[in-house]
Amino acid sequence: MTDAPLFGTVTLIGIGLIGSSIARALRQVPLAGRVIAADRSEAVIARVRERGFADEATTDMAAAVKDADLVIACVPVGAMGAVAEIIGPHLKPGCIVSDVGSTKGSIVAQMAPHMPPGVHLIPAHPVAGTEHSGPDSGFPELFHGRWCILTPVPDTDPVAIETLSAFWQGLGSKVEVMAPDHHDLVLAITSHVPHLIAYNIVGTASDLEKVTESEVIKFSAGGFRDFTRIAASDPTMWRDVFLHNKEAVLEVLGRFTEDLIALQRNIRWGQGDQLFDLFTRTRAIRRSIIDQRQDTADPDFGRNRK
Ligand SMILES: NC(=O)c1ccc[n+]([C@@H]2O[C@H](COP(=O)([O-])OP(=O)(O)OC[C@H]3O[C@@H](n4cnc5c(N)ncnc54)[C@H](O)[C@@H]3O)[C@@H](O)[C@H]2O)c1
Ligand SMILES: O=C(O)C(=O)C[C@]1(C(=O)O)C=C[C@@H](O)C=C1
Repeated sequence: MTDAPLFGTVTLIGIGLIGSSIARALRQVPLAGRVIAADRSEAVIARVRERGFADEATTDMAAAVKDADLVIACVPVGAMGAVAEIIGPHLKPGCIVSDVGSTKGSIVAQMAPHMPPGVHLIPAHPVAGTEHSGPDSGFPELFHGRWCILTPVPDTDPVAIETLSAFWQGLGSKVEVMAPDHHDLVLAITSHVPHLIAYNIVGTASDLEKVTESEVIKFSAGGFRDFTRIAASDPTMWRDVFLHNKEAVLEVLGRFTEDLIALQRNIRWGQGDQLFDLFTRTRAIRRSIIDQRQDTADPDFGRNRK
């Protein structure tokens, strides 16, 4: 006799990088009895059918959620409210509704008003991704060894939180629970502002290109290439992230700008000791991250992230 899967029906809404990675993973681990894929794009749904990622695929989001025990919205952050409004009236009592958005405070604000009584809304963020998007870019190991942060609001049923944690652990993630605002501040420094810096430096280089007769891109070295990978990330997704995590991003950018000006002064006045001290500190941070990931035997270290 085999154990029953954790959920009967799982509905994924938005089958791009993250949605298709979850769908692919659900083909390998017995967490869902049935997987339904929904997306507003006919082309995406046609692709899901072709590749066989799900048991059913549809553009009808209301129909897709009516039997669901778990619904995960995998759409851009700015589309979460519209999705919640469509699916809200069709959710069955006891259903867990979650998401994978890169911001969390805004998800609660957008989705909670549309949740009927008896439905458990538990926002989540798998901290795993690439610069690619769309249903062909996903892969089932994306979440292996990566954190998934759950940000339940106060009074959420602890059993529902446990069940969603078990789901993400089943996909290979490590799970942590934190408040939505805290998540947004932490991710502003570790993910959102770094992306903004990458977009900015690549934009500056492309403007400079006009005065250097194409030499900037031609002679671009490793460091700049790493920035171009990040700056190739999806424009819709990242526009939404910055519009929906405005406060925390502006807070971190303020600190970043002050520190950058201090570095500018160090260079102007030849303060090599200050530069050397900072670079020594940052090298130690990089080494401790690598040591930590080797300690936890992260199987994907160095594969998805350079
Ligand atoms: N890309 C990453 O590295 C990454 C990592 C972690 C979390 N996230 C978050 O995951 C979410 C999805 O990102 P992705 O990279 O998978 O995006 P993606 O662009 O690859 O896929 C998004 C899918 O959502 C669909 N969609 C858009 N608006 C919709 C709507 N209103 N209704 C139904 N479907 C809609 C699109 O057709 C598309 O298929 C975002 O909220 C993002 O912040 C992304
Ligand atoms: O590896 C990358 O390309 C990513 O940018 C992934 C990354 C990140 O910043 O770590 C980007 C946004 C997500 O919300 C989570 C993960």
